[in-house]
Amino acid sequence: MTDHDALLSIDRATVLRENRRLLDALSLAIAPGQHTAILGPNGSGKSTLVKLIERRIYPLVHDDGSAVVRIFGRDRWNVTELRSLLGVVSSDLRREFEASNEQALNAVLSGFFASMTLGLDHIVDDAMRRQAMDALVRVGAAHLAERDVSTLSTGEARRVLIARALVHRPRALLLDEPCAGLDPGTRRRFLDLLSELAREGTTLVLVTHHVEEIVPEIDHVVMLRDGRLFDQGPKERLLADSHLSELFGWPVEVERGNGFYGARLR
Ligand SMILES: Nc1ncnc2c1ncn2[C@@H]1O[C@H](COP(=O)(O)OP(=O)(O)OP(=O)(O)O)[C@@H](O)[C@H]1O
Repeated sequence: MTDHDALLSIDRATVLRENRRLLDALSLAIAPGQHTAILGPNGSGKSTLVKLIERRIYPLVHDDGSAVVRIFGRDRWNVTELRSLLGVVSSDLRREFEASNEQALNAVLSGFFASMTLGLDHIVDDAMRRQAMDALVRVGAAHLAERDVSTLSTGEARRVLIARALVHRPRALLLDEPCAGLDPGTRRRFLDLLSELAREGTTLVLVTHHVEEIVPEIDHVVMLRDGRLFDQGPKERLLADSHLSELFGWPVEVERGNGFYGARLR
């Protein structure tokens, strides 16, 4: 795979804040269709990586002017076009969304305009409305269309937020800790939804610190620690006791069952 074929390729990304390296020469590549989990302990740089991809923050430039972040082979994008290829649900977005007073259907429609609410200058046509309803149906949230987002439970709001990311029918989804705040049953239903999306052809890139959230369809794991690439490869090799213990700095025992993994502290 070359940088030009990759869904996402990052070449030696360094992000500095207050003289600290939040990301330190981080390189990684994910192929289209390669469902991937990005795993790392608290503070390892996962959200920084998502912000870098979303262009909320910028890396140091390379002396030779070469691109640091490429998405589907390109480093320059118009935002609408990019969102039709890569739907992003970041932690910043999750927080903004859960505080919004917008009606759920409008919140999904706002995804067309990269805003959180529908404004007077946002022209919505019938095709967009159909796509937004389709996205709500897709995540099992059609019955919530008329509700205010602020009145939804965390699990319901999370489904509507995924519908918002899906409204452009993206080829890939980048999800940063999508299960945060969900109870075990809601989390499992949500993970089943991610599995279905993966099987239907949406490439999943799931950022998490919980191995329990790595759905069976995800085979590839990227491990981050201290803003650097710790390792990457097939999950059978990476999700092993010694490897995970070293990554998290604590002895853990890995369990497997029904295609899922679990990590128990020793
Ligand atoms: N604006 C900033 N200024 C200084 N340090 C920052 C800034 N943003 C993040 N950091 C630091 O960068 C490191 C990586 O943060 P990041 O949020 O990317 O980690 P994470 O892997 O997503 O962690 P978590 O799992 O806890 O969400 C942390 O030590 C954090 O304190």
